[in-house]
Amino acid sequence: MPPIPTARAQSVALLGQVLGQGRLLSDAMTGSAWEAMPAPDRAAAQRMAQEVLRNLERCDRLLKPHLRKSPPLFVRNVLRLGAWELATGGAAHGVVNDCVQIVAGDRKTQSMKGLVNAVLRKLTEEAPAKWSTLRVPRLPRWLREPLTIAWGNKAVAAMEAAHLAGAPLDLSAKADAAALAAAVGGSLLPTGSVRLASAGQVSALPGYDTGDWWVQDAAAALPARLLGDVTGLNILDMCAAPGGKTMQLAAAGANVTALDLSEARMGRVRENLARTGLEAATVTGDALAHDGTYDAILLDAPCSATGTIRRHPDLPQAKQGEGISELIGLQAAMIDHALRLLAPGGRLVFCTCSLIPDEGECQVEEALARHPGLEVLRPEAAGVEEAWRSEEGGLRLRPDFWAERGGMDGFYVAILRKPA
Ligand SMILES: C[S@@+](CC[C@H](N)C(=O)[O-])C[C@H]1O[C@@H](n2cnc3c(N)ncnc32)[C@H](O)[C@@H]1O
Repeated sequence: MPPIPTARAQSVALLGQVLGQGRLLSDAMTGSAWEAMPAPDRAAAQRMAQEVLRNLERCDRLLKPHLRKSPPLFVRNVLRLGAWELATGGAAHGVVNDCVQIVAGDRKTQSMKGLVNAVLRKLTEEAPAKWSTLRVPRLPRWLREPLTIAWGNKAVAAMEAAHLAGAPLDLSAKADAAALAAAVGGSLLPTGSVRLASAGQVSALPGYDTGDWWVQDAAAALPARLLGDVTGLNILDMCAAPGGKTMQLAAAGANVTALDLSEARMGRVRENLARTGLEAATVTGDALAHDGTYDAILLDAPCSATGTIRRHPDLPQAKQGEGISELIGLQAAMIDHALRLLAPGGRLVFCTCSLIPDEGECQVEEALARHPGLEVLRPEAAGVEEAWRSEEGGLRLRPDFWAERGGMDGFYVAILRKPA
């Protein structure tokens, strides 16, 4: 039997971990078997798994008429991969053969290779035309319901369209964003980030080796910008890894302390600082146990990350919302501790890459109720649109905003001032 095609087989293994074990792709793409694969195969396996997950509902709709009963998850995932590839221009012969081989390569599923062959051959004919008629995939119920309550049906449908469209590549410049846009052939966004429609290999872009920029979604770049001129200020980046906001603040002239609980992730902050030639003190530890006094604190708190589904279509499929109430409690405790560490009159920028108001708007409302004298400052920065302002004084950013430009990650951000 010819060897199993590595990238396709690996993408099926990744799908199994996400859909069977509830693991995120970032956790599944680890270990010796994964590391041993050639880099192009890893990239192909990741891309295939991501696109199947992004289009899971559409793959299942293509397959449904051809399956009398649901096969085991492994076989279903092979079929989903085949369906996606056939629908989006994959070479039929290669796709069908490889999928059949993957199923034949496992003793438990060998007997189903005929089924896989027959179903995928039927899809070869019909999948490309049918694909474009299928509706935009919906978010799973655990997330769709709370988002519909918060933002309404129309907004959720627009977010789902943004999730399906995926995300462009955004860069933050260390110095001159207009010059960076010209150098990489990107466009300069109104908020100062540089956007590339198609990325290719990120490390091959001009200015990577010289550390002229780092990858950071345009929405994720806004919180640090809201602090305005930070020259000479002592700023704590309270949940810093992998360091996007630390680098922004350091590049803008602040004395930054970058704090994170994870030593492994703190290693990424150090690598990023070394590549960009920027400086910050790095501390590994629990934000809730950290001591000191700061002029300003940026708290990019751990959250459900539901604002990043364009880039991480595995998230709503792997998770069922477990752990979010603990995160909400942690966010509130972090806000309270950050306020203790601020000098009188100091500013706290609180943000989360979440679409859930409990991790954004509600946190600010509750912090105001807990801390008499605490004020919300009006967020001002280039490119901020009036439509983004939320009732309690923060900014609500959503993946369906800037649709004509390619969208943005979902984020919430607010600036709080401690009484003087
Ligand atoms: C949203 S990420 C931060 C992203 C980062 N600010 C950036 O822009 O690159 C949240 C971070 O919080 C860290 N974290 C979680 N619990 C923490 C704690 N108790 N103390 C400090 N950091 C924590 C995680 O390790 C993770 O790196």
